[in-house]
Amino acid sequence: MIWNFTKMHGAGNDFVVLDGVRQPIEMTPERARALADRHFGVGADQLLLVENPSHPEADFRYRVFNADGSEVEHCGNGARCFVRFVHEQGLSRRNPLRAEICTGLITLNESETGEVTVDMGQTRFQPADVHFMTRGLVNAPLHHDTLWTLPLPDGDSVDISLVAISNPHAVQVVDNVDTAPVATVGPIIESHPRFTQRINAGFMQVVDRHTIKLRVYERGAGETLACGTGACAAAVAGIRRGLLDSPVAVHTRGGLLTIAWDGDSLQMTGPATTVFTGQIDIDKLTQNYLQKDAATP
Ligand SMILES: N[C@H](CCC[C@H](N)C(=O)O)C(=O)O
Repeated sequence: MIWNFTKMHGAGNDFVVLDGVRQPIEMTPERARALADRHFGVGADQLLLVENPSHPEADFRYRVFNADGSEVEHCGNGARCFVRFVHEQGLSRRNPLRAEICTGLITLNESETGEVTVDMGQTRFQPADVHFMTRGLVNAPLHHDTLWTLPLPDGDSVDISLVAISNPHAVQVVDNVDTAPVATVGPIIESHPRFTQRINAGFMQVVDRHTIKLRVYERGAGETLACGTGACAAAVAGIRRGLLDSPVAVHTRGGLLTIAWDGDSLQMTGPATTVFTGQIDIDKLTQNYLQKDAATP
């Protein structure tokens, strides 16, 4: 079966975007992994699938799949690309647009400058909201924040803020993002046994009360050049810890995201870029990809 696709990125976090409204798209973990593979497929951090909604007030349903094939709750950079895709493809001219995600509706607005602002929906802070097992843990002594001391396998530990932007985030403050142990501690946190659905691991450097630098080791994708929900989680965690004031400029390796949070409404603003369009025989691609595994000794 031939699928039309569009390659896009939001601040360097890259996506394969599929129109499931005008073409029959049945996504599976194997197909997602094959499309996302940077050698055997198109290559992407995530796949975005646009479908007709089931929610009566939504314009479209918006589904997100990580490069490892897992379907997840939300993708901030992807949401900006989603609204650009819908407008560019002529699926709708409505602006702002309402998208249905697993936890409800989000509103997306594309400005004349091409930047997109997304109302990111609900933000929660309890361990259950990020599927975190707390039995036997000692909460860190920081007030008005769900800051937990997470023991690491090497006997060390790290203080993390837990934030759910529909998807789960564990955010820590570091002195310098460029020397932070993202490649080593990131995967340990991502797949830590106390996070029963894994988690996105954020490393935030506070520059001033309105500016941070951020790197994120993403669940199901590894370190990305930017993470939209991660930028939201870091800004919100910093504001709740009394380190930051809204709005927060979040400098990622792929570009600048701006986060505004008043304790209720959470708004993210940033770029969305279309790189190229293409067609792919999804069955042939997936078969070749799976044979790759068989060929690997
Ligand atoms: N890896 C994330 C999904 C993509 C989020 C990120 N790309 C963003 O822009 O928010 C998760 O498993 O929850």
